[in-house]
Amino acid sequence: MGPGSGTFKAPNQRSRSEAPAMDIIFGRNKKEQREPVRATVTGKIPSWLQGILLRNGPGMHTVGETRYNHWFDGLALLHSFTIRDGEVYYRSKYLRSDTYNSNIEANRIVVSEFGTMAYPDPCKNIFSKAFSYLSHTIPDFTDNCLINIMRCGEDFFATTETNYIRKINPQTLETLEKVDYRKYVAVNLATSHPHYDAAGNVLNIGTSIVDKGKTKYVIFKIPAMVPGAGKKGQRPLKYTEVFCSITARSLLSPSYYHSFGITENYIIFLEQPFRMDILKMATAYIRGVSWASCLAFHGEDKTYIHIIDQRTRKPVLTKFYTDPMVIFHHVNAYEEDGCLLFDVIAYGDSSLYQLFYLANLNQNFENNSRLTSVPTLKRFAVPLHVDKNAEVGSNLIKLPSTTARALKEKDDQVYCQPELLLEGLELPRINYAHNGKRYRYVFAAEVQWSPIPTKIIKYDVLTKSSLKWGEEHCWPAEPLFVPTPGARDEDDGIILSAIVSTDPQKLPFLLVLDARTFTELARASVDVEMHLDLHGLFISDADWGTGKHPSWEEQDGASDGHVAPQT
Ligand SMILES: CC1=C(/C=C/C(C)=C/C=C/C(C)=C/C=O)C(C)(C)CCC1
Ligand SMILES: [Fe+2]
Repeated sequence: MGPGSGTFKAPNQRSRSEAPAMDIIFGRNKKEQREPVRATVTGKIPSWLQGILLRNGPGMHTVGETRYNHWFDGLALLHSFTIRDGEVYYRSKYLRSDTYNSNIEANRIVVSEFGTMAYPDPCKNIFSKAFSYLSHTIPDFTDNCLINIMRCGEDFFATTETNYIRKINPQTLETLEKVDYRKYVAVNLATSHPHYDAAGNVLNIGTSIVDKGKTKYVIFKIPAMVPGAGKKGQRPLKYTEVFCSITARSLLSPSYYHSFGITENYIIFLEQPFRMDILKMATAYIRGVSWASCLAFHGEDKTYIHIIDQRTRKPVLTKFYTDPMVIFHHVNAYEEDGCLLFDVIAYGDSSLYQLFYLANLNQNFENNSRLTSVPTLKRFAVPLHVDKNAEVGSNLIKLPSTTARALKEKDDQVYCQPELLLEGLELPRINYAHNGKRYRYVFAAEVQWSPIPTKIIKYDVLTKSSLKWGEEHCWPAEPLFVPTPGARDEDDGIILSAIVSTDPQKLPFLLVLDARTFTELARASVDVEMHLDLHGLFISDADWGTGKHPSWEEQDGASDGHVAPQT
């Protein structure tokens, strides 16, 4: 492999007790737990909580002698906690993506990821490299779907941000077919954070790069139900429709984005000055640099706020903008008295991606991982009807509930100035029944000087107060809210979070909190190597009646008596 290969030699793996905390969390390859193993439950899991918590995240960071550069490159490791009658069963399985299979077969990294450019053929000289380049000008992206899980009708998919998703069996964690979004909608990239409406229809956004001379952001809808559902080959994806598209401001440098916002009648898309350079991407392979190096934050530019009216499927004509910022996660959005309010976790630069380079996470972590801009919960307010006669410089937001402002400028432009709600939080979740509607609570991971969460937090956007859960040497994952059946209050439910421990005396566990009080109801400890995951979902048995859909045929059972009940 040439020097420009972008992969390093893997160091020898140390044992758990000797390894520094950050190496346990980030550096080490995690072992699969293919057979379901019963957890030791302390406390009491509410009897109504029955279903599968299914989550995704990077688990393998080295293959043979080669190692990935960035934590977001790691091979996808799915894990699940099956909760039945107060018991918890854990299992984990690497996603058998084409990427995983090719890497394992070659015993080295052969597929490029976000922060690592890899070469399928060991390039010996400049001629073979140039030849190899010519056949890779339009790169085929990875199907290492490590970020999230998406539900489409009765199907579940592991997702990343490329054009590929992988169908999975949510019960066995088995990897099923590879789906190329491009077969159904012209997108080269798509988010791993789709939205769902009350009927379960999926709404997502992707980028179509230089297609017929245009680069567009494409909002598309995948129906939950399709005609003749259940018949072989009748998949919802076949019925994907383009909902609306927005032409990118720049043909060759579209914005990078990780999620979007939605209200009952509108969609919010932020075209941020964190952009991908398509020409750099087209030459990345021969230059031996990663995709990540083709992304740059342009602090001198604006962030454009696009509002799409779902009824007309057209963008609102007023040009709303705000200061340059980087957003990964939208929290929620809603309409109030002719205004649209949306809450996001905002950064002042793109340093977050920089911090997740494994080299920064391994040694001298405290110094290397200081965030140069703190993730901040910000509320924006956008006026839905701009009075043409309003004075230039006047604030168009008259809501008593927020200090966010929208200042009228000349040429029909409106400058939006957010209200700062809270600093130091990431991986936000809400009670999804309140998605797009007025809401009060944000459940998130608390991050202070470093991007690695040490606590989970419940933040009340109304009273601006918070409740927290944390324990020494415990690293919580994104907190997921599950409502109590028949709940009336927004916080009537529980919080689930998978906790990784770096205390050799403490096993990793699934934490169950009362969402109202943030007190611990139960924990389910498992003697496994658990990875710090990214995102996922809870599949409640109530959604399925029996808790098992007929198409999720069991392929593997446990042999040691610790068997997850087969419903
Ligand atoms: C492979 C690949 C990509 C992957 C991006 C990833 C994997 C991003 C992960 C982001 C996360 C986890 C953010 C958390 O807040 C790009 C840049 C889209 C485009 C080029 C090919
Ligand atoms: Fe995310």
